[in-house]
Amino acid sequence: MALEQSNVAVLGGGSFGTALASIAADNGATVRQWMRDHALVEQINRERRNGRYLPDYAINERVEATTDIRHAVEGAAIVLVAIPSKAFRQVVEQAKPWLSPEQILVSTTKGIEQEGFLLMSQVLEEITGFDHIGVIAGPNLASEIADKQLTATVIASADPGTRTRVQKALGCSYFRVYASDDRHGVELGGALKNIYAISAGMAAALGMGENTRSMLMTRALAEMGRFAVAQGANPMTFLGLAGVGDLIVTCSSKLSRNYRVGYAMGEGRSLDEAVEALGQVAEGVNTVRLVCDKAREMNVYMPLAEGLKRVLFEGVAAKEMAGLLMAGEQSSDVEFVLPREAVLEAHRGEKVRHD
Ligand SMILES: NC(=O)c1ccc[n+]([C@@H]2O[C@H](COP(=O)([O-])OP(=O)(O)OC[C@H]3O[C@@H](n4cnc5c(N)ncnc54)[C@H](O)[C@@H]3O)[C@@H](O)[C@H]2O)c1
Ligand SMILES: O=P(O)(O)OC[C@H](O)CO
Repeated sequence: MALEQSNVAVLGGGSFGTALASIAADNGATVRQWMRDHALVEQINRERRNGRYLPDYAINERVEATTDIRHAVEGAAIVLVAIPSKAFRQVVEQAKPWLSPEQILVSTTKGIEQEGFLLMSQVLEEITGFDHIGVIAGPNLASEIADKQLTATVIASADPGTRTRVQKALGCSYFRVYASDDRHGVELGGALKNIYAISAGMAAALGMGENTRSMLMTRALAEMGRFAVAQGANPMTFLGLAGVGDLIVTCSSKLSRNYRVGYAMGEGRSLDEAVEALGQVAEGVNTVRLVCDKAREMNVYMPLAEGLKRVLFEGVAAKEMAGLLMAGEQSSDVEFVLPREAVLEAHRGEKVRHD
């Protein structure tokens, strides 16, 4: 089937899928948004409102909600996938019979698949084998986008055509779209920052100050860069919107679900209680486990992620963990300026001289 260049498909009826559908429609596209919930489809088409995920925002008339995945994706020039990582593969498999290699497939999901430690664009690639694959990530809280608050994102793809077409389809007066060819780095930025947003929420609930939050974010950036290098990504990507930009917003805003999970735990709730109260996806809870395992396997030092994992899953109190982290190794500020190993080596030399 020939592609209709002004058609965009969105897979996912959650808050981000809904926000993206409205951006594309505001930009002139005809948008079909697929979701599995019949009642929600009816509500969106009748009331122009997603009462479950974004109740306070009007949805553009050019968005048609549907439970028919074929109707949604067939012939669309761009397919945006906004499904939590745990169900991402299953939904893309479901859509696959009606996808075609000329289409642009874009992951908007900031998570990691356990099996094989795959990022979502890698899942898209693995399932379809197509060439026009990209990912978007940046400081993109769905409700602020739906409110048309000004922000920006990054479209990352090795394919220049994918980058420019997505810039055109989504870039508008309230949403800027910058380009990158470091798909892995951009996608890792989006996934990793969720870990530190949980920690930042916890720190805030425990009454820790702004210096603490700044230290946490900056050291988080150091860890993210270290991990990215070990994974073959470009650490410079973390200076951009998908790195520092997204880290700042998720570590600062109660609109972030990851931050809210951390905040609830800092107030004394258990992880299960915090996740249940949220009622939406907080990808960082799963990501921290996967990243810690991978970091250990690759011998990458990630004390903040490891500390959070112990708080979430091993019953260590957040305050106690903060104390342990403050007593940990003091090495290099920016490892691309002074390598961490050089600082540790100097400390070892000092110790030998004193012994
Ligand atoms: N919400 C944001 O502010 C935001 C911003 C940027 C990126 N993201 C990313 O977008 C992804 C999607 O998040 P969201 O915010 O829209 O989530 P959400 O929790 O608001 O909604 C998730 C949607 O996926 C659907 N879903 C879940 N399992 C499904 C399955 N098996 N089959 C079909 N549909 C299924 C749910 O029904 C719901 O419509 C997340 O991974 C997140 O990292 C979210
Ligand atoms: O609500 P969160 O924590 O999933 O964060 C949403 C976006 O990733 C912010 O850019």
